[in-house]
Amino acid sequence: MIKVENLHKSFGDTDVLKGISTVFDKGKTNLIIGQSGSGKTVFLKNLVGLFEPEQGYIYYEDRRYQNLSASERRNLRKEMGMVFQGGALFDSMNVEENVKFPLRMFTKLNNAEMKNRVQEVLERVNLKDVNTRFPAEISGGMQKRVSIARAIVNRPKFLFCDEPNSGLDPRTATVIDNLIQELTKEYDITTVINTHDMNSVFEIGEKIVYLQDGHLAWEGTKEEIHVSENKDLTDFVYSSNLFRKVKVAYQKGL
Ligand SMILES: Nc1ncnc2c1ncn2[C@@H]1O[C@H](COP(=O)(O)OP(=O)(O)OP(=O)(O)O)[C@@H](O)[C@H]1O
Repeated sequence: MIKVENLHKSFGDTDVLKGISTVFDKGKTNLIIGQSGSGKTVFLKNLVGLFEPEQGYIYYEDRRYQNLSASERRNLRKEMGMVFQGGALFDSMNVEENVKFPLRMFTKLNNAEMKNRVQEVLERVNLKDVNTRFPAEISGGMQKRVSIARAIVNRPKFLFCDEPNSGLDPRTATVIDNLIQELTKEYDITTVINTHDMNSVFEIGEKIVYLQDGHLAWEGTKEEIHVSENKDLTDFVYSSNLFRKVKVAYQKGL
């Protein structure tokens, strides 16, 4: 569980996050949505500890980040996995080396143990026989799977994904969404995903946080969006014809 209390973040005179409070539950896929510039990336960067807020608190289970010492923050960092936009794999390392990287950084496992762990997660994300291939030699969807394998190899308690679907065709995007949701349940992870993809919202949005100009303007489940009367949210979510039809179908009980 991650609890956020009255989070403020500014850059110079510009207030970007203006007092966000919410809770992201364990074992759930929590999505952050909102227009470009609403503060999603800045919010996610606060959650992973890349930015320090001016005001407010973030709790990871019972630990208040702002109270932690440098070594406690390092330990917390070991409990986090990240899937970056575009995958962010190391081009000069093959698939196995990419996935092994966090184990080398954060654990004292021996080589055989690391190899076993890497094999286990590669199989879990359905990647077979690609261990010695380099990122440039595999498809975008496979790169995303490698990135997910790397994010979970350390058995994280918290998983953060920045636009995990960007650049993927709709079918592959759905497979990746479902994979992230399955892993979230299987390992009981608190997962927070930053997304522009309305398919993801209706596919895996167990909790959706809608940001508007640095405020949390709405939160709820994918089902609750269909009956929400928040006009900004519904204008945003139903900006495409397809999703307007989805809403009508939902309201008719189809
Ligand atoms: N390091 C920074 N220094 C100054 N301003 C920043 C910095 N990072 C973000 N901002 C500003 O914060 C605001 C919110 O940016 P953010 O990247 O969080 O938006 P976003 O909702 O993720 O947008 P997008 O959907 O386009 O990625 C923007 O006005 C941006 O210019």
